[in-house]
Amino acid sequence: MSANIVGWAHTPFGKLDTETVESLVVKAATGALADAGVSAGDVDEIVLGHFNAGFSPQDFTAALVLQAAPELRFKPATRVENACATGSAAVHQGVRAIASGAARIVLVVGVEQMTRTPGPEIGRNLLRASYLPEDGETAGGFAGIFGKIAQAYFQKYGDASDALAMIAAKNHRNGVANPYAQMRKDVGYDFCRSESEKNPFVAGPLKRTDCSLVSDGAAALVLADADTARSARKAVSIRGTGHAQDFLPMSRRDILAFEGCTVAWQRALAKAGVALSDLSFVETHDCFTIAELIEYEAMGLTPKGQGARAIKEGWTQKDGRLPVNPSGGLKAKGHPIGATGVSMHVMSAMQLVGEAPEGMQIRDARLAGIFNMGGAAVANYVSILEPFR
Ligand SMILES: CC(=O)SCCNC(=O)CCNC(=O)[C@H](O)C(C)(C)COP(=O)(O)OP(=O)(O)OC[C@H]1O[C@@H](n2cnc3c(N)ncnc32)[C@H](O)[C@@H]1OP(=O)(O)O
Repeated sequence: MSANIVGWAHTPFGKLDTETVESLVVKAATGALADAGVSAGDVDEIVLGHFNAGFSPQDFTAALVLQAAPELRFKPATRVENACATGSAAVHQGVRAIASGAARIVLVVGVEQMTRTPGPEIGRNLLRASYLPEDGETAGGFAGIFGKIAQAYFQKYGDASDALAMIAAKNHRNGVANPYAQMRKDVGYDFCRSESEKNPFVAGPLKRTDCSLVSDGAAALVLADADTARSARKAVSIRGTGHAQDFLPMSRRDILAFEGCTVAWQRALAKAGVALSDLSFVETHDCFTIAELIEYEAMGLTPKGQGARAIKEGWTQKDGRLPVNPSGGLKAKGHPIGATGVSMHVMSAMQLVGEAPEGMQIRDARLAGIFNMGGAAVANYVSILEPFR
């Protein structure tokens, strides 16, 4: 039984001072149900993606979704967490509930509120998604971890600073057309390539423009079985999914290979019965520009060590042969941890029904690939989406 996205909602991402986790969850849930034309009473199950890890004093947040409508009372509701892939973990749990026949309609919400947390604490909270005996003292939070990965990559394959700056510039440029994005400024390649007061080094060779943003925001979607999707105003099928969880300690694996990412892509593409070259675009986890570069290799776009070709030869630009992160990605759209994976599914679904904002829409988008990652390639989730037929 296939699962289909029949409605969605997305708050703006950014520093949302007047919002709370609760208000964000309620806005996204209410919006997605209205968009789907589904009444709250018809929801069979609720899944909330929320990382938290100290960003908000409120844990045990699944029940907050019930604040969206009195009819949601007594519905099964569960919070899931898988680091920065929390949002996709929530989506995939909903997909399984429908595939098993246990649910006909599932409401999936992802949320995070990060910007109320003071600077150094942000890094400490995020590092809870690493292997603490190994990484507990890493300076710069997760940027420190990816700074080391970038350093090791440069040592093995040569300095890729040009390619990283091109990735940053691409994603910032793409974000300009996305009204949900936190940063909508085309900062340009030269700004991303050079160290400056406004673009200092953060960790190893990574500068500020190589990092994703610290964000608040929520996204939600309604999943439904094929019968429900058939009569929906719009519907996008989740044609294949892949989830591969790797060892947490980086010392137990080749950290330049993102092998879990490769396995997740292989599983999802095989389930969908399609090849990478069939995809119209990809939304991938650019938590740091070095991650997007290695993901080009891990997904099979280029051989290992040659990811730079994909950006330098224009393949992943919006008008290239495989546009990557037309939404602006985590880099420009923002990265409110628990919401990110849900947001990636919402952005892709919009593209596939032709509802993406002007300037962001990929022409004739037929098949979308999504890669959402938790930790340094530990939790790896891929989804393949297509318009419902
Ligand atoms: C697997 C995973 O997903 S791990 C990823 C988890 N997420 C992270 O680790 C978040 C990484 N990012 C960060 O920690 C922060 O954005 C940092 C450290 C890079 C920058 O933070 P700060 O140095 O505190 O910047 P601050 O918030 O003071 O902003 C200063 C300026 O830089 C801009 N800015 C802040 N962050 C970024 C960024 N990542 N990219 C581009 N510009 C940025 C701000 O808009 C601001 O601009 P302005 O002066 O024109 O107003």
